[in-house]
Amino acid sequence: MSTSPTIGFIGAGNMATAIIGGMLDSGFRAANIWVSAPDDDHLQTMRRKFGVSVTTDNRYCAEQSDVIILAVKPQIMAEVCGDIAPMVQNTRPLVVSIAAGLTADTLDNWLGGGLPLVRVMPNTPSLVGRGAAGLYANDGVSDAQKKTVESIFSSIGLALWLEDEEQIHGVTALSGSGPAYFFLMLEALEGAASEAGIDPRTARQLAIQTMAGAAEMAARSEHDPAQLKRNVMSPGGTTEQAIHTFEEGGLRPLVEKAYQSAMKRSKEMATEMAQANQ
Ligand SMILES: NC(=O)C1=CN([C@@H]2O[C@H](COP(=O)(O)OP(=O)(O)OC[C@H]3O[C@@H](n4cnc5c(N)ncnc54)[C@H](OP(=O)(O)O)[C@@H]3O)[C@@H](O)[C@H]2O)C=CC1
Ligand SMILES: O=C(O)[C@@H]1CCC=N1
Repeated sequence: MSTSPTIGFIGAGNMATAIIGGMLDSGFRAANIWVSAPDDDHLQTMRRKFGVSVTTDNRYCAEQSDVIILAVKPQIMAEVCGDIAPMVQNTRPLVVSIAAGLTADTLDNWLGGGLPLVRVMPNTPSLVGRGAAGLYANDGVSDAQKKTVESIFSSIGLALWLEDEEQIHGVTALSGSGPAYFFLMLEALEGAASEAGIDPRTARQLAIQTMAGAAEMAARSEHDPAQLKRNVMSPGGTTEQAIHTFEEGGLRPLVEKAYQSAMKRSKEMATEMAQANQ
């Protein structure tokens, strides 16, 4: 593989856009990026926005690429892999899948077998360089290839290797789906503040800044989140009342339940996909 590998994205949706946007901001060259998807209008918008090369032909995209990033929905992955399998068996690129719930073995099988394959579970804040990704490599991936994948995903945020592929389910439920949990919290806080008479734009700005500030503080502090929380809770004050309301309302078990349900769905998807496309 050359020092600047050509990276081909198959799929041009939310996640591909987030990763490409983040990569370009961090210095990757648009000239080294190909994107394929069925809708040419959408691709042309991406070409204009990012300067990347585009095609509606997945095989052509695969043929150009040293690294192929599979960024389509899990439900159509078998069809996409079947289509590019003859090509990749010939060119033998490094394959990276960001799909939820599709094991490395299943993907490798659909691609004809014996390929170096990395599974990554990224998230949409990659778009602003603040992504969080868990990475797992199968046995066919060389150290140099691992470095290549790491360089892509660490350019758009935190990229941590996992020893065991099973852990991807837990990472999916944590950081893969996680941005949506925090967006839900933002929606709820903004709604509550607006109801109380604060201008909705002001409420949104204050809620976002508070979430970003709390996250930054937690990242920099030597204290754990429980201590940071206590530091805000003046005895007999307002925060104590709100935290008490959250605890009494069962927020912790609810978070646990939501986390478990996302993880369960990830495992179900792995089984369903493997069985449906044998
Ligand atoms: N969204 C997220 O937060 C995360 C998603 N993921 C994973 O990323 C993957 C993509 O998700 P996301 O970006 O949200 O999905 P999107 O629906 O936004 O994007 C899917 C893309 O695939 C394209 N596509 C559809 N059919 C084909 C085909 N036959 N060949 C090539 N491209 C095709 C679509 O094109 P068109 O629009 O023209 O139909 C679209 O550009 C999924 O596997 C998901 O599990 C992982 C982590 C986080
Ligand atoms: O909801 C999903 O299935 C994907 C995977 C993680 C985030 N979005």
